[in-house]
This record gives sequence, C-alpha cells and structure tokens, in this order.
Amino acid sequence: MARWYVCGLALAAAELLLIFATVFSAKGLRGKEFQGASRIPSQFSEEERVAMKEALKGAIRIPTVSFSHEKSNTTALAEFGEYIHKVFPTVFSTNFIQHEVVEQYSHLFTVQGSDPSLQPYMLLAHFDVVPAPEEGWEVPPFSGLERDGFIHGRGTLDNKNSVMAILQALELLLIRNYIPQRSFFIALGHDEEVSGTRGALKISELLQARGIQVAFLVDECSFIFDGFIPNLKKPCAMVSVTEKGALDLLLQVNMTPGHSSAPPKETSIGILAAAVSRLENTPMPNMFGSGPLKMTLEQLANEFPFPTNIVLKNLWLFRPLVSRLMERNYITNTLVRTTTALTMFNAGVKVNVIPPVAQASVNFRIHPAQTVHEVLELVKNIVADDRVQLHVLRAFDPLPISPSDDKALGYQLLRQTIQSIFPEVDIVAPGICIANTDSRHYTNITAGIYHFNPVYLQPQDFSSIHGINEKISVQAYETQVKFIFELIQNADTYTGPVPHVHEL
Ligand SMILES: CCCCCCCC/C=C\CCCCCCCC(=O)NCC(=O)O
Ligand SMILES: [Zn+2]
Ligand SMILES: [Zn+2]
Repeated sequence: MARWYVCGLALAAAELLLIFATVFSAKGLRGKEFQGASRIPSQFSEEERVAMKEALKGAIRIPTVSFSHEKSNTTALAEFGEYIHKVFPTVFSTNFIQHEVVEQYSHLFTVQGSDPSLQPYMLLAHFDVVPAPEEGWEVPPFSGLERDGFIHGRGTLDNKNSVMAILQALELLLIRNYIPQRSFFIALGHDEEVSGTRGALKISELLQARGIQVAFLVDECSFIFDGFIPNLKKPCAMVSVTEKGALDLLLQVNMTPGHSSAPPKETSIGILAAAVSRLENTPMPNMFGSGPLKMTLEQLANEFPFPTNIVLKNLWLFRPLVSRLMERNYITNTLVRTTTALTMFNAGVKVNVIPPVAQASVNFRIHPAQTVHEVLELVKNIVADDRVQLHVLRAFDPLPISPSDDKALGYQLLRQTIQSIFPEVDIVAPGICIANTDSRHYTNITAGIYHFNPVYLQPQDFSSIHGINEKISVQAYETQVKFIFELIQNADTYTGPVPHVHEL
C-alpha cells in the first residue's frame, strides 16, 4: 500500500501494466479451451456444502470487532486475513487474480477477465463487526454454532456472510476451471462499522490512482424483504439504488458549576435535555414523493390487494394518505424522512454538584432528497437556543440515485440473477439503503452503486443486525453462494433485459 503512495501515479500505472502483462502471458488456467466455455451449473457436492458452511462458522469465530475509530481488534483482523488464505487456496494461487492487502487489514482482489473490452465491475463486503456483549444471546456471539439449521453469531448477516460467499463462489468457480471474461474487483473492508476511511476509502483511492472506472458495484444493505409492509403478502427483492446520508452532531451546553443545595433556575442538563427532547419530538419533514420511494411503490402496486393497489397506482391523488401511513411504522418511516436518533448523553460527576458541561450526540440519517446543509438549518431552528452549541462530528450527503432502467447493467444483472435463483420472488424493485456502507467511498469510480444481499430478511432478523441473536440459515447461506456463482457468470454473458414472467 505504502509503495503506491511513495512511488506516485506514474509508477503505479506502470506497475499495473506489468502485472496485467504477466497475467495475460501466463500459462495454465488461461488455456484457450476455457475461453467462452459453457455455463457451469450452480450445483455443489455434499462435501462442498459442508465445507462452505464450516468456512462461514470459522469466520464468525474470529472476533473482528470495530469498537471505535481508535479501537479495533487488530489481532483478529490479521487472523481473518490468514484464515481466508487457508480456506480459499485456489483464489490466492490463481495466476489471473492479484491480491493486495490495503492499510494492513483490508483486501483487494483484481480478477483479470479474458475480454478487456468488457468494463469491470466490483463486489464489496466488510468483515469487521460491531461489538456483541453476550447478554441476551441464545448462543455465544462468536461461537459460530450451528443449531436448528442456523449458523449463529455476530456477522452472519452483517456482513461476513457476503465476504465468505463472494470468496466461496469464486473458489468453486475456479475449481471448475471457470475463467471470467469480464474483469472484476473484490474489495473487503476491515473498518466499515467505523466509517471505512482506512479500508474502503484507501482502496478507492488506489483504484482511482490506477485510473479504474467500474460499470457498477454491489454492496450490502438490502435484502429480499418479507413481512415489512402490511398487506404486501409476498416477499419483495429490493435492490437499493441510493444510500442515505448522515450527520453526527454533538450538542453541548456549558453553565457555571456550583453547589446542588442552591441550584440555578436552569442547569446544563436541563437546557440540553429540553433541546434534545425538541429534536425527538419534531421529526424532520416527510419527504414522500421525492427520491426513489414513489417509483418503488408504483412498481409494487400490483402486488397489493384491492383497494391498496388502486391507491398506490394513483399517488397523484393519494399521496398525503400514503405518506401518513408510511410514517406510522418505524421501519417504513425511515424511507420517508431524515431520521433523528438520540444516541449518547453525558453530564455530571457527582450527585451534589451542578455540572458545568452537558453533552449529547445525535445521529441523523439523511433522506436522499435532503442535504447535510438543509438538515443542519432545520436542527438550528428546532433547537432555537443559543446556549446549545452544535458541533458537527461527521457529515456526508446521501448518495446519488443509480440508474435502474433497462440499460442499467448492474441493476439488470441483479434482477436477472434474482429471477433465476429466487423464481418464487415476483417483485424486484429499486429501494433506499437506510444505513451507511463502504459504497459511499466509491462514488468517484462508478455511477452504478447497488445494494443487495441475496438473503430473505424478516423484521425480527432486522432487529438482530447490531442487536442480539444474529443468525443465518445454512440453506440461506448456500443460496447466497449460489447467487454469486451465477452473478459472476451472468456478468460474462449478459445480453439484455429478460422480461419477467409476470410481464409476459
Ligand atoms: C418492501 C420493503 C420495505 C423495506 C424497508 C427497509 C427496511 C430496512 C431493513 C434492513 C436494512 C438493513 C441494513 C443493514 C446494513 C447495515 C450497514 C451498517 O450497519 N452500516 C453502519 C451504519 O449504518 O451505522
Ligand atoms: Zn454492514
Ligand atoms: Zn453494521
């Protein structure tokens, strides 16, 4: 990594040319007989199926926790690097795959395809996890135990499942002598849970220095949603085409300290509490109608029974009604507005001391139709108290909306692969990623950023992400591997949109 920065852009480009030249001249797997080889079925032997679930369990057992920007389990992060070497030997020994470690722990794989005329794409995932104190877990969070057909543990949905499934699918394809035609990158971040500024950002800078632009990328943060919208009986595969922005604010009030026996009329705690209470009780404006949600609901309309289908098909008339219904539920509410979450509150040192300082942290997730600047202005108006200082800790705007039309390669490839792997899923619709991911660091190298995990998600599973009892069924994980196995092949053979069976 350091070498790239020291040597500068020119040397980097020269080195890359050398690597590619070596790759192109290499003998072995890149034999002519495999060029344009026919499709490899996504069928795995019993032995392979056991190996893939054991590999995921092993990954869960490595406690790669990101505690804060300053603190992570670096021993575990390093161990994870050794672990993937061990369980995916073919990925690491194939001559047309270049592996680089970035910023000590993140991993970048360059899979050089046989057809340089095809624009590359990129698969993203992260292997750091949020902390998991054992309280409340049915099985210890870093045990990777299998129980009742589920693999349990922190990271089984967010996001070691994707890390392992991507490498596993590639390993299985390589074992079957598959040679990709379209080049692709695999970027595995080690600090996504604390902003990705060491992993994803540096990988992105590295690729930018090499002049690389990808057709699209696929990252975490959306699923096949099941049971999230009342009346929508069928599951819906949502490929998110944008990601919310974020604003972390520190609110601080300073007052004169003193003896609690003679308190002033207002204290730092009281002033701050009133300010954060105003923020909580004054939701940001409902933005329904701006951003991709209207398009999503219009596409879902036919899947609802009467009269909801009519209502959703006529949003020009029923917009106020639908927007009110959306904000009633705490999950669908996230789709219509910038959310306000009070997450930290600190003040006081002793029960008989009036504290000089009170601090609170508020985390806003910014709706795609708003900006950091607009949210800040709204916050100032709501707080409306000069004694409350506002300090921006971190802020970034929502991501631009990626295309989802017939010509959008990434969206259409995902749609095609969803239709083949999940034939029972009738709906594929564009959506919004309500959280934040490593993707935002890649906006300079692609206009096609898509979020999709090929896994069914029910509301209780959503609560397990960053919560307790996170788990994935063995069958769901196998299907995820199968999905990526197919996606990589589809990226090589895609010729255009396939009409969905219900559109015929
Ligand atoms: C018809 C379907 C409506 C669906 C409603 C959307 C519900 C959203 C559900 C799940 C999203 C899960 C997001 C998980 C990604 C986590 C990424 C993360 O943790 N990043 C860090 C951060 O944001 O702080
Ligand atoms: Zn994640
Ligand atoms: Zn997360």
